[in-house]
Amino acid sequence: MTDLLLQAEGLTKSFRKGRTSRLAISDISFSIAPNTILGLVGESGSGKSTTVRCLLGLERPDSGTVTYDGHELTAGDQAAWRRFHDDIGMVFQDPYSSLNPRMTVERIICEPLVGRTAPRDLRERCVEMLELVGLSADHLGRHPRSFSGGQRQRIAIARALIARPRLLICDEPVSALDVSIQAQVLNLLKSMQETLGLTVLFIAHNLAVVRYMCDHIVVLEKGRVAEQGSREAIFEAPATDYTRSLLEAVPRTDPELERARRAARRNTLSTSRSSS
Ligand SMILES: Nc1ncnc2c1ncn2[C@@H]1O[C@H](COP(=O)(O)OP(=O)(O)OP(=O)(O)O)[C@@H](O)[C@H]1O
Repeated sequence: MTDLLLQAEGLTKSFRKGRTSRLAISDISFSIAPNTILGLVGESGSGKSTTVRCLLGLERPDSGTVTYDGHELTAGDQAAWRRFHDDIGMVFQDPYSSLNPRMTVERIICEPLVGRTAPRDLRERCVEMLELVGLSADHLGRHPRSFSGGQRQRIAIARALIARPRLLICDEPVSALDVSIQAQVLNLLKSMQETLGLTVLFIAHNLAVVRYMCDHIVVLEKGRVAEQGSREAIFEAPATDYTRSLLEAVPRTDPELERARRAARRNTLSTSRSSS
Protein backbone atom coordinates (compact mmCIF):
# COMPACT_ATOMS: atom_id res chain seq x y z
CA MET A 1 0.00 0.00 0.00
CA THR A 2 1.08 3.60 -0.55
CA ASP A 3 -0.13 7.00 0.54
CA LEU A 4 -0.26 8.06 -3.12
CA LEU A 5 -2.97 6.74 -5.38
CA LEU A 6 -1.59 7.68 -8.79
CA GLN A 7 1.93 8.69 -9.79
CA ALA A 8 3.33 9.86 -13.10
CA GLU A 9 7.11 9.81 -13.20
CA GLY A 10 9.06 11.36 -16.08
CA LEU A 11 6.38 10.84 -18.74
CA THR A 12 7.69 11.74 -22.17
CA LYS A 13 5.89 11.28 -25.47
CA SER A 14 6.69 12.42 -28.98
CA PHE A 15 4.69 12.07 -32.17
CA ARG A 16 6.18 11.49 -35.60
CA LYS A 17 5.33 13.94 -38.33
CA GLY A 18 6.84 12.77 -41.60
CA ARG A 19 10.53 12.28 -40.90
CA THR A 20 10.67 14.40 -37.81
CA SER A 21 9.29 13.71 -34.39
CA ARG A 22 7.92 16.38 -32.06
CA LEU A 23 7.83 16.21 -28.30
CA ALA A 24 4.27 16.53 -27.03
CA ILE A 25 5.18 16.10 -23.36
CA SER A 26 8.53 15.86 -21.65
CA ASP A 27 9.46 14.63 -18.18
CA ILE A 28 6.01 15.07 -16.62
CA SER A 29 5.95 14.00 -12.97
CA PHE A 30 3.25 14.44 -10.36
CA SER A 31 1.29 12.37 -7.90
CA ILE A 32 -2.23 12.36 -6.49
CA ALA A 33 -2.91 11.54 -2.87
CA PRO A 34 -6.15 9.69 -2.09
CA ASN A 35 -9.21 11.83 -1.42
CA THR A 36 -7.73 14.97 -3.00
CA ILE A 37 -8.33 16.91 -6.20
CA LEU A 38 -5.37 17.50 -8.49
CA GLY A 39 -5.75 20.10 -11.23
CA LEU A 40 -3.86 19.77 -14.51
CA VAL A 41 -3.92 23.17 -16.12
CA GLY A 42 -2.37 24.78 -19.19
CA GLU A 43 -3.15 26.47 -22.47
CA SER A 44 -4.34 24.61 -25.53
CA GLY A 45 -1.48 22.44 -26.80
CA SER A 46 0.36 22.42 -23.45
CA GLY A 47 0.07 18.61 -23.23
CA LYS A 48 -2.89 17.97 -20.90
CA SER A 49 -4.61 15.41 -23.13
CA THR A 50 -1.39 13.61 -24.03
CA THR A 51 -0.52 13.34 -20.34
CA VAL A 52 -3.94 11.89 -19.51
CA ARG A 53 -3.79 9.52 -22.48
CA CYS A 54 -0.43 8.23 -21.25
CA LEU A 55 -1.84 7.86 -17.72
CA LEU A 56 -4.77 5.83 -19.04
CA GLY A 57 -2.61 3.62 -21.26
CA LEU A 58 -4.20 5.03 -24.44
CA GLU A 59 -0.77 6.23 -25.57
CA ARG A 60 2.45 4.40 -24.80
CA PRO A 61 4.95 6.93 -23.40
CA ASP A 62 8.46 6.92 -24.94
CA SER A 63 9.73 6.86 -21.37
CA GLY A 64 8.46 7.32 -17.85
CA THR A 65 6.20 5.32 -15.59
CA VAL A 66 2.63 5.32 -14.30
CA THR A 67 2.02 3.77 -10.91
CA TYR A 68 -1.45 3.13 -9.48
CA ASP A 69 -2.00 2.08 -5.89
CA GLY A 70 1.58 0.85 -5.61
CA HIS A 71 1.59 -1.13 -8.90
CA GLU A 72 3.64 0.12 -11.83
CA LEU A 73 1.20 -0.09 -14.74
CA THR A 74 3.77 0.74 -17.40
CA ALA A 75 5.66 -2.43 -16.46
CA GLY A 76 2.98 -4.16 -18.57
CA ASP A 77 0.89 -6.04 -16.00
CA GLN A 78 -2.48 -6.38 -17.79
CA ALA A 79 -4.33 -7.35 -14.60
CA ALA A 80 -3.09 -4.16 -12.93
CA TRP A 81 -4.30 -2.10 -15.92
CA ARG A 82 -7.73 -3.76 -15.69
CA ARG A 83 -8.00 -3.03 -11.97
CA PHE A 84 -6.97 0.56 -12.67
CA HIS A 85 -9.57 0.99 -15.43
CA ASP A 86 -12.26 -0.56 -13.22
CA ASP A 87 -11.46 2.06 -10.59
CA ILE A 88 -11.92 5.03 -12.95
CA GLY A 89 -14.98 7.15 -13.73
CA MET A 90 -14.79 9.83 -16.39
CA VAL A 91 -16.69 13.04 -17.03
CA PHE A 92 -16.07 14.68 -20.40
CA GLN A 93 -16.28 18.24 -21.62
CA ASP A 94 -19.37 18.18 -23.77
CA PRO A 95 -22.52 16.62 -22.32
CA TYR A 96 -24.23 17.15 -25.70
CA SER A 97 -21.93 14.68 -27.46
CA SER A 98 -20.92 12.39 -24.57
CA LEU A 99 -24.45 11.02 -23.99
CA ASN A 100 -25.97 8.70 -26.59
CA PRO A 101 -29.11 10.53 -27.81
CA ARG A 102 -30.93 7.25 -28.57
CA MET A 103 -30.57 5.85 -25.07
CA THR A 104 -32.79 6.56 -22.08
CA VAL A 105 -31.29 8.11 -18.99
CA GLU A 106 -31.60 4.76 -17.23
CA ARG A 107 -29.60 2.94 -19.92
CA ILE A 108 -26.98 5.68 -20.08
CA ILE A 109 -26.38 5.67 -16.34
CA CYS A 110 -26.51 1.89 -15.90
CA GLU A 111 -24.29 1.02 -18.87
CA PRO A 112 -21.03 0.71 -16.86
CA LEU A 113 -22.68 -1.91 -14.65
CA VAL A 114 -24.49 -3.99 -17.27
CA GLY A 115 -23.34 -7.60 -16.97
CA ARG A 116 -21.73 -6.86 -13.61
CA THR A 117 -24.83 -6.27 -11.48
CA ALA A 118 -28.13 -8.14 -11.25
CA PRO A 119 -30.75 -6.33 -13.39
CA ARG A 120 -33.13 -6.00 -10.41
CA ASP A 121 -30.45 -4.07 -8.47
CA LEU A 122 -29.57 -1.84 -11.40
CA ARG A 123 -32.68 0.33 -11.33
CA GLU A 124 -32.42 0.86 -7.60
CA ARG A 125 -28.80 1.91 -7.96
CA CYS A 126 -29.66 4.15 -10.91
CA VAL A 127 -32.36 5.97 -8.91
CA GLU A 128 -29.95 6.35 -6.02
CA MET A 129 -27.39 7.96 -8.37
CA LEU A 130 -30.02 10.20 -9.99
CA GLU A 131 -31.05 11.49 -6.58
CA LEU A 132 -27.44 11.99 -5.57
CA VAL A 133 -26.90 14.30 -8.55
CA GLY A 134 -30.13 16.23 -7.98
CA LEU A 135 -32.43 14.50 -10.50
CA SER A 136 -35.17 11.96 -9.77
CA ALA A 137 -36.72 8.62 -10.74
CA ASP A 138 -39.15 10.55 -12.99
CA HIS A 139 -36.24 11.11 -15.36
CA LEU A 140 -35.40 7.41 -15.91
CA GLY A 141 -37.29 6.92 -19.18
CA ARG A 142 -36.41 10.26 -20.78
CA HIS A 143 -33.76 10.92 -23.45
CA PRO A 144 -30.86 13.41 -23.27
CA ARG A 145 -32.57 15.82 -25.68
CA SER A 146 -35.13 16.77 -23.04
CA PHE A 147 -32.47 18.01 -20.61
CA SER A 148 -30.49 21.24 -20.33
CA GLY A 149 -26.68 21.22 -20.57
CA GLY A 150 -26.31 21.34 -16.78
CA GLN A 151 -28.79 18.47 -16.31
CA ARG A 152 -26.98 16.44 -18.99
CA GLN A 153 -23.71 16.93 -17.14
CA ARG A 154 -25.46 15.70 -13.96
CA ILE A 155 -26.49 12.56 -15.89
CA ALA A 156 -22.88 12.16 -17.08
CA ILE A 157 -21.68 12.46 -13.47
CA ALA A 158 -24.20 9.84 -12.29
CA ARG A 159 -22.94 7.52 -15.02
CA ALA A 160 -19.31 8.14 -14.09
CA LEU A 161 -19.99 7.33 -10.45
CA ILE A 162 -22.42 4.41 -10.61
CA ALA A 163 -19.66 1.78 -10.50
CA ARG A 164 -18.21 3.46 -7.39
CA PRO A 165 -14.84 4.44 -8.87
CA ARG A 166 -11.98 5.49 -6.61
CA LEU A 167 -10.59 7.90 -9.19
CA LEU A 168 -12.71 10.40 -11.10
CA ILE A 169 -11.18 12.04 -14.16
CA CYS A 170 -12.92 15.26 -15.15
CA ASP A 171 -11.84 16.57 -18.55
CA GLU A 172 -12.91 20.23 -18.79
CA PRO A 173 -16.28 19.29 -17.24
CA VAL A 174 -17.83 22.76 -17.26
CA SER A 175 -16.19 24.55 -20.16
CA ALA A 176 -19.05 23.68 -22.55
CA LEU A 177 -21.71 24.92 -20.10
CA ASP A 178 -23.29 28.34 -19.61
CA VAL A 179 -21.37 30.35 -17.04
CA SER A 180 -24.59 30.62 -15.02
CA ILE A 181 -24.71 26.87 -14.40
CA GLN A 182 -21.00 26.11 -14.19
CA ALA A 183 -20.97 26.80 -10.44
CA GLN A 184 -23.82 24.33 -9.83
CA VAL A 185 -21.96 21.53 -11.60
CA LEU A 186 -18.69 22.38 -9.84
CA ASN A 187 -20.49 22.36 -6.48
CA LEU A 188 -21.98 18.99 -7.31
CA LEU A 189 -18.57 17.56 -8.24
CA LYS A 190 -17.08 18.94 -5.05
CA SER A 191 -19.79 17.51 -2.86
CA MET A 192 -19.54 14.12 -4.64
CA GLN A 193 -15.80 14.14 -4.02
CA GLU A 194 -16.32 14.80 -0.33
CA THR A 195 -19.29 12.48 0.17
CA LEU A 196 -17.82 9.54 -1.72
CA GLY A 197 -14.18 10.12 -0.71
CA LEU A 198 -13.09 10.32 -4.34
CA THR A 199 -9.68 11.12 -5.71
CA VAL A 200 -10.07 13.48 -8.66
CA LEU A 201 -7.88 14.43 -11.60
CA PHE A 202 -9.35 17.67 -12.88
CA ILE A 203 -8.25 18.95 -16.28
CA ALA A 204 -8.99 22.55 -17.13
CA HIS A 205 -7.68 25.68 -18.75
CA ASN A 206 -9.75 28.08 -16.61
CA LEU A 207 -7.78 29.06 -13.53
CA ALA A 208 -10.84 30.36 -11.67
CA VAL A 209 -12.36 26.89 -11.91
CA VAL A 210 -9.11 25.20 -10.90
CA ARG A 211 -8.70 27.51 -7.92
CA TYR A 212 -12.21 26.70 -6.73
CA MET A 213 -11.85 22.95 -7.14
CA CYS A 214 -8.29 21.79 -6.63
CA ASP A 215 -6.03 21.08 -3.65
CA HIS A 216 -2.88 20.68 -5.69
CA ILE A 217 -2.16 22.12 -9.12
CA VAL A 218 0.20 21.12 -11.92
CA VAL A 219 0.78 23.86 -14.50
CA LEU A 220 1.81 22.63 -17.94
CA GLU A 221 3.60 24.82 -20.46
CA LYS A 222 4.62 23.54 -23.91
CA GLY A 223 4.63 19.94 -22.75
CA ARG A 224 6.58 20.50 -19.53
CA VAL A 225 5.68 21.08 -15.93
CA ALA A 226 6.13 24.83 -15.47
CA GLU A 227 5.43 24.49 -11.75
CA GLN A 228 3.32 22.57 -9.30
CA GLY A 229 2.22 23.04 -5.74
CA SER A 230 -0.67 23.59 -3.38
CA ARG A 231 -3.50 25.87 -4.48
CA GLU A 232 -2.27 28.57 -2.09
CA ALA A 233 1.31 28.40 -3.39
CA ILE A 234 0.28 28.54 -7.05
CA PHE A 235 -2.20 31.35 -6.67
CA GLU A 236 -0.52 33.50 -4.05
CA ALA A 237 3.09 33.13 -5.12
CA PRO A 238 3.29 31.76 -8.69
CA ALA A 239 6.90 30.91 -9.47
CA THR A 240 6.83 31.42 -13.23
CA ASP A 241 5.88 34.18 -15.64
CA TYR A 242 3.78 31.62 -17.49
CA THR A 243 1.53 30.97 -14.47
CA ARG A 244 1.32 34.70 -13.84
CA SER A 245 0.25 35.24 -17.44
CA LEU A 246 -2.43 32.56 -17.09
CA LEU A 247 -3.66 34.33 -13.94
CA GLU A 248 -3.74 37.68 -15.70
CA ALA A 249 -5.73 36.18 -18.57
CA VAL A 250 -8.69 35.19 -16.38
CA PRO A 251 -11.65 37.60 -16.72
CA ARG A 252 -11.84 39.98 -13.75
CA THR A 253 -15.21 38.82 -12.49
CA ASP A 254 -14.06 36.58 -9.67
CA PRO A 255 -13.27 38.60 -6.50
CA GLU A 256 -11.36 35.71 -4.88
CA LEU A 257 -9.20 35.28 -7.94
CA GLU A 258 -8.67 39.03 -8.14
CA ARG A 259 -7.36 38.94 -4.55
CA ALA A 260 -5.04 36.04 -5.46
CA ARG A 261 -3.84 37.96 -8.51
CA ARG A 262 -3.03 41.02 -6.38
CA ALA A 263 -1.22 38.81 -3.81
CA ALA A 264 0.79 37.21 -6.63
CA ARG A 265 1.79 40.65 -7.91
CA ARG A 266 2.81 41.77 -4.42
CA ASN A 267 4.89 38.62 -3.95
CA THR A 268 6.56 39.10 -7.32
CA LEU A 269 7.42 42.72 -6.46
CA SER A 270 8.85 41.84 -3.06
CA THR A 271 10.87 38.95 -4.53
CA SER A 272 12.34 41.16 -7.25
CA ARG A 273 13.11 43.92 -4.69
CA SER A 274 14.86 41.53 -2.32
CA SER A 275 16.91 39.99 -5.14
CA SER A 276 17.98 43.41 -6.55
N1 LIG B 1 -1.82 12.15 -32.11
C1 LIG B 1 -1.01 13.23 -32.24
N2 LIG B 1 -0.21 13.35 -33.31
C2 LIG B 1 0.62 14.41 -33.46
N3 LIG B 1 0.72 15.42 -32.56
C3 LIG B 1 -0.06 15.35 -31.45
C4 LIG B 1 -0.97 14.26 -31.24
N4 LIG B 1 -1.61 14.47 -30.05
C5 LIG B 1 -1.12 15.64 -29.57
N5 LIG B 1 -0.21 16.16 -30.41
C6 LIG B 1 0.56 17.41 -30.20
O1 LIG B 1 1.06 17.38 -28.87
C7 LIG B 1 0.98 18.69 -28.28
C8 LIG B 1 0.17 18.62 -27.00
O2 LIG B 1 -1.20 18.35 -27.37
P1 LIG B 1 -2.34 18.02 -26.31
O3 LIG B 1 -3.57 17.67 -27.09
O4 LIG B 1 -1.81 17.03 -25.36
O5 LIG B 1 -2.52 19.43 -25.57
P2 LIG B 1 -3.75 19.95 -24.68
O6 LIG B 1 -3.13 20.77 -23.60
O7 LIG B 1 -4.59 18.80 -24.27
O8 LIG B 1 -4.54 20.87 -25.69
P3 LIG B 1 -6.14 21.15 -25.74
O9 LIG B 1 -6.48 21.89 -24.46
O10 LIG B 1 -6.28 21.99 -26.97
O11 LIG B 1 -6.81 19.81 -25.84
C9 LIG B 1 0.40 19.61 -29.34
O12 LIG B 1 1.45 20.25 -30.00
C10 LIG B 1 -0.31 18.65 -30.27
O13 LIG B 1 -0.38 19.15 -31.57
